[in-house]
Amino acid sequence: MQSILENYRDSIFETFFGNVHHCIVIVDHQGHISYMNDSYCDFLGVDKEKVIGQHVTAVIENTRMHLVVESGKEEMADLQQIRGDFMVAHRIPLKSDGEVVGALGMVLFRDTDEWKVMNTHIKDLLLELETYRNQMQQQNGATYSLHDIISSSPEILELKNKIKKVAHGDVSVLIRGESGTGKELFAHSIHHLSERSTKPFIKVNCAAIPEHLLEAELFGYQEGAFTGAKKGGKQGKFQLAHGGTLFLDEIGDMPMHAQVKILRALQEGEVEAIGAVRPQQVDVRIIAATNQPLEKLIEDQRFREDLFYRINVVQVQVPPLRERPDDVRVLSKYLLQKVSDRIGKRIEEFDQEVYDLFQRYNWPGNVRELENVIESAVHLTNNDVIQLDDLPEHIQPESAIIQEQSSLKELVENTEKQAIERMLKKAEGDKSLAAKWLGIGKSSLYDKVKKYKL
Ligand SMILES: Nc1ncnc2c1ncn2[C@@H]1O[C@H](COP(=O)(O)OP(=O)(O)OP(=O)(O)O)[C@@H](O)[C@H]1O
Repeated sequence: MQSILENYRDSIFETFFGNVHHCIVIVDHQGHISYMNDSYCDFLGVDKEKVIGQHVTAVIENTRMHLVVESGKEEMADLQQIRGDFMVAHRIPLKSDGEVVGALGMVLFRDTDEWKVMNTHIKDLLLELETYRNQMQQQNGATYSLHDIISSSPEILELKNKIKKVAHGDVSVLIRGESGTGKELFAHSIHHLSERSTKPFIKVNCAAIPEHLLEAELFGYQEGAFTGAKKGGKQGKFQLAHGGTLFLDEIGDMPMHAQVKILRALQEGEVEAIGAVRPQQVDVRIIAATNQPLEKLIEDQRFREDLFYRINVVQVQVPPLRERPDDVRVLSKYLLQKVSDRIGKRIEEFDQEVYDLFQRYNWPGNVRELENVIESAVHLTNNDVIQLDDLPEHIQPESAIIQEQSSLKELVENTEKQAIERMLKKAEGDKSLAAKWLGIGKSSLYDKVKKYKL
């Protein structure tokens, strides 16, 4: 005897899905709509007959159904914005014999009036949250926390765990890694996780402050301390960071005489503003970052060994992007979303060839370069999907010199040399501009220009 399910499958299906208030959609393994119930069609104002067969992204705003089909992972109670309102969506992959064959999506709201009240409430809360976040950022200067560090590589996961362990307490942390690898994100995250998180996070870019201003910047000055001193004097970064964290970025570029003063401030816990009669007590936690080989600088007597030991209590080494291939795809997707939101242009994806190239490319400027490349492509493209042609010339495949029998080191160096050569040419010899485009520091570009005799 055949079961009722076999005989009346379609009617049961329609009774079940067709008569509920919830919006229901079913997509196939390619993200094309196979079914949409009346509630959903009414809500979107679309014709039931016409939506069947269309790609879900063409019909539903901000949908992630096609991504759920791709990942095979369910997404429950996710907030989705449709026509300016927040909805709660469930997205469930449909499997047969272990294979994902499609996905079922459900947008929940029991009745529109009830939902409207809740929706206004959510919007209100999000706005309030945003206001508090902005206030916090303005107060303490640390914008990012650990969940902003996007990664699926084991190396970064390990670093995140290390940071969770050392963030509490006041231990000094030295973050090392090439330019653009995300060192600053880690510095922010340490501050966020520490007991000092409600206190200021003050960044000093040691490479960017002219030598003769560094002392005044770091320790401040009293009114009338020198000609041109501001009325009322000025607080130094150490005083501003009191109770919080002082982030000494590019510490390898700090001049020797400033290093002596910083060391004294750290050892004695007090600083003396220029022109002050007595020193001031300061309580700061130090996080330093550099892409310079500090041990080599110590050998060349350009960095003080005692300062090195003072700042290098815990070391965090952020690997370059080319050494974490697992991150290239997730970061590309994340940055595409970030850049398209910023620019206000809706670009959904990269062509597979672009992913392949991203995977092969050397990324001398690391994540910053990846972001710059994506930003340039989003500006230039006329498609919804970024194609190879949309990418800047210096990363195009033909620019990679692939010679047989080259060692990996030679390949990497050749590619790096060629990228720098092209950028210098494009920037008409302007090294600052070329460094910016490549996403590396000026000093790093100078070192490479010297190395490759460009
Ligand atoms: N894992 C990541 N997830 C998301 N964004 C990242 C990640 N790593 C880096 N970025 C982004 O890349 C850019 C460069 O990162 P950051 O400034 O932290 O690098 P850095 O190592 O401090 O560079 P530099 O040595 O030049 O100061 C920033 O826009 C940052 O937000």
